Amino acid sequence: MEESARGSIDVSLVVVVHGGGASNISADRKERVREGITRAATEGYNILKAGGSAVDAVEGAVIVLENDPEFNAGCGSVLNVKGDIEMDASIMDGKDLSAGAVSAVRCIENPIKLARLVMEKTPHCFLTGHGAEKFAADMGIPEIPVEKLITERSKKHLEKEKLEKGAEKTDCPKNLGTVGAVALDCRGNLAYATSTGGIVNKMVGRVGDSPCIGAGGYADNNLGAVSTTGHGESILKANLARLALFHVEQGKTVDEAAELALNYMKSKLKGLGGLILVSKEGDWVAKWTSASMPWAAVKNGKLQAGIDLCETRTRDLH
Ligand SMILES: NC(=O)C[C@H](N)C(=O)O
Repeated sequence: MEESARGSIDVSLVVVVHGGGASNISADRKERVREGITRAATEGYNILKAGGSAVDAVEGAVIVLENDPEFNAGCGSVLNVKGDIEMDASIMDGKDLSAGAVSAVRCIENPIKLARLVMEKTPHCFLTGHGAEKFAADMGIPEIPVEKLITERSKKHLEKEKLEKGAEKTDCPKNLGTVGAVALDCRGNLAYATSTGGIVNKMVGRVGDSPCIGAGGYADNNLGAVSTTGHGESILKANLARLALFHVEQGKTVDEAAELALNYMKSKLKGLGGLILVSKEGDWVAKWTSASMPWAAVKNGKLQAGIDLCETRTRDLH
């Protein structure tokens, strides 16, 4: 059975964020995770309220999470088999389907900013590795030592993973994951952004779903916007984000669409994960088949946030 949270207030400004599909989050981290996810949703909403676009809002929300070492994106990214960081990110503007993505980038504080620059300043959708980092330098983004992104927790996480599992990966995401955001702005534009360090102990050069348009996310003003998280190989094969929007296109509610897409991935591939979705009408859902998925949503000034279904909290933003 999936877990989910659902919104049903009047249409206008909406931001939903996630902090990754994960196994159970230890009690001592829950408050820090909840605080981070709430801060990101509030940042995205404030951008929308100040007249910013959906793209501005999702980028702003994801930057907050990339800068927060509690999350597996930017600083705090999980380590690959060599103890190094390789990060993936993507962003999409539902107005014209423009999209930008980067993969396997190392010495960059905010991969989502670079993904946005790929979208806006190049004729391409996707840059990888050295080329992406050269483009970052050309755009004036400072290179930072990769050590600045590596935390004690991510080092311990890799050690533990190597002891427990060797190089074999399961199809269940154990990492507190990937971060993502979706938004609807006052002009009816939709956008998504997703950013990640990937999965712990991954092979060097492994690219997951998060930078792949249609898998890690999708946005189309005629349908909705989605950001996904979970087992990347399964999400890629299921094309999870676009699959969820296909169901919206077929007339399903956001809740039904999310459930159908996640169930398909689970039954066909045994892949677990989660997604956030906002429709063009402003209906939203956060749904997951993993044990938990931190999420927060703001719609018309009302903030809701949770980690497990039974733990949803609501308050008004002023
Ligand atoms: N936890 C995650 O969401 C990981 C991400 N989907 C990946 O496989 O790269």
